[in-house]
Parts: sequence; structure tokens; C-alpha cells
Amino acid sequence: MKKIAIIGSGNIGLSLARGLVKADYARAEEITLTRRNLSHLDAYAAEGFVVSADNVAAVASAEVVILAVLPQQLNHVLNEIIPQVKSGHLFISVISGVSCAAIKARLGAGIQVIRAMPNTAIAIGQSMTCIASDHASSENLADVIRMFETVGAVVKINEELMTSATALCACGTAFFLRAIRAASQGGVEIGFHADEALKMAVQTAKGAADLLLLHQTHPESEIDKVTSPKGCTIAGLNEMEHNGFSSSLIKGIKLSAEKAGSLYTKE
Ligand SMILES: NC(=O)C1=CN([C@@H]2O[C@H](COP(=O)(O)OP(=O)(O)OC[C@H]3O[C@@H](n4cnc5c(N)ncnc54)[C@H](O)[C@@H]3O)[C@@H](O)[C@H]2O)C=CC1
Ligand SMILES: O=C(O)[C@@H]1CCC=N1
Repeated sequence: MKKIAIIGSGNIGLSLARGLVKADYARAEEITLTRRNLSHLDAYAAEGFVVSADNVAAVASAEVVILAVLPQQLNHVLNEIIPQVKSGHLFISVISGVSCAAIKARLGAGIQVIRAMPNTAIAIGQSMTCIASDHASSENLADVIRMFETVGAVVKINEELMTSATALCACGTAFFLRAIRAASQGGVEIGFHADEALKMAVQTAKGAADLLLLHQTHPESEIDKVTSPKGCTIAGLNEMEHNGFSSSLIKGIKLSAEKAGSLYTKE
């Protein structure tokens, strides 16, 4: 198994690390997690992960380097690690809005860089991960696709769509979670205690998503089965649409995609 270094072990880096171990893709001892303040990684050290504040040493000891810092933190990290970067390294970047070309411009044109856009459900093997590359070898691309397939579904896309993938799939986790919270708040208004309302909303959302996954149907075809003529579902659904339900999701996703494309500045 190739040694992995995750540079910037925050929310997504740690979710990825947990997911890869849970999926038996890697052992914790084979993954180095870096972060500036190591006290946040005590629980991970106890699970067997190698934890370090030294990015340079982490890169030197790894074959696969996963970049998971914020876009505005990237240039500092790349400048720091350049002396240890070798042609055999494979870089995977999960950073929004930074192209493979921008990373190669700093590390060297010969370095293999593949972008992956997972979401936090990667911690439980349920990510939707989009992958794009710019002249990476087919062997490295296949390896990276295999890696992310162990922790969810993978779609290979053109790199120019990575910011759209960020909005729909990575930010999307938050959008669907907020929808579930709103549904549970509605549930409280109509008579349930908060804990039971949340449990009901979560299972209803899971069941709705599973209907689409298992039946491979369109949402409207499943909606048609719920909306009885002159019934209460269509009354509620139309009220939501009059208040901009679909429109607000679409507008939010468009704004997130625009923002994802403007998070990084080259300087
Ligand atoms: N949170 C999410 O759901 C997703 C995030 N992303 C991308 O992943 C990246 C990280 O996002 P988050 O995990 O949300 O942010 P975060 O702030 O939780 O994680 C970044 C981590 O990098 C560490 N860090 C900063 N400078 C460092 C340095 N010089 N050396 C080592 N570690 C350093 C920070 O301490 C922090 O723990 C971003 O570029 C984001 O666009 C991509 C997909 C999903
Ligand atoms: O909010 C963000 O910028 C990151 C990228 C996708 C999810 N979280």
C-alpha cells in the first residue's frame, strides 16, 4: 500500500482519513495527518494515524500527497514542500477553485496532479466524489478513482466543471442537511417533540433518496406517487413552490459555484 500524507487535516482531510481506514483501503499507520496545531489530532493519533506539524517531512515520507488546506493557505504550503517534491509523487487536491495547472505551475510541470471533490459523507463511505485530471497518467487516474470508489460513488468530469461539482456535491451536503432541519422544525410546529421530529425527517429524507437510487427513477415520478388528487401533499408542495423552494435551491447552487471559482488567488 502506498504511503499517504494528508496536508491540512481539518474537516474534509480527517473525514477522508477516517473513510479510507473504515473502508480498509489503508491502515491508519500508513496515513500521515498534518496540521499546525497537533492538539486537535490527539484522537487520531490514538487511533494509530501518524500526526505531524511538519509538512516537509510528511511529503518526504509519502508517495501520495493529498492537499486539503483552504485555497488561501495553499501557496504557503506549496512553497514550503517544493524542495521535497519528487517526480514519483502523486498529488491529489481536494481544494476548491484551484486548477491542476496552477498547482503544477508551482511544483513543476512533470508532477502528477489529480483533483478530487468529495464531501464529508466520505467519513462513512457515502461520498459523491467528482474527479478531474490534466494530463495525469491513466494508471494514476485509475488508482485515484479506485481509492475514492472505496468511500462512495465517483464521477469523472472535465476539469472546468469542478467548481460546479463543488457546489452541487460538496456544498450540497449542507444544503440537504438544512432542508432536513427545516422539515424537522415544521414537524415540531405540528406536534412532535424535536428529537422525534428530527428522527422522522432524517428517515423520510433517506427513504426518498433511496427510492431514486434503487428505482433509478426521476424525482417527479416518485412525487407523482405521493401527491393524491386534491390531497394534502400537493397543497403543501405548491405552497413551498409559491415561496420559492426550487428557485432558492437553484439560486444558492449557482452562487456557491460562482464563489467556488473565485476562492483562490495565484499571488
Ligand atoms: N469541508 C468540506 O466539506 C469540503 C472541503 N473541501 C476543500 O477542502 C479544503 C479544506 O476545507 P475544510 O476541511 O473545510 O477546511 P478546514 O479549515 O477544516 O481544514 C483545513 C486545515 O488545514 C490546516 N492547515 C492550514 N494551514 C496549514 C499548514 N500550513 N500546514 C498544515 N495544515 C494546515 C488547518 O489547521 C485546518 O485544520 C478546502 O480547500 C475546501 O475547499 C472540498 C470538499 C468538501
Ligand atoms: O465551503 C467551502 O468552501 C468548502 C468547499 C466545499 C465544501 N466546503
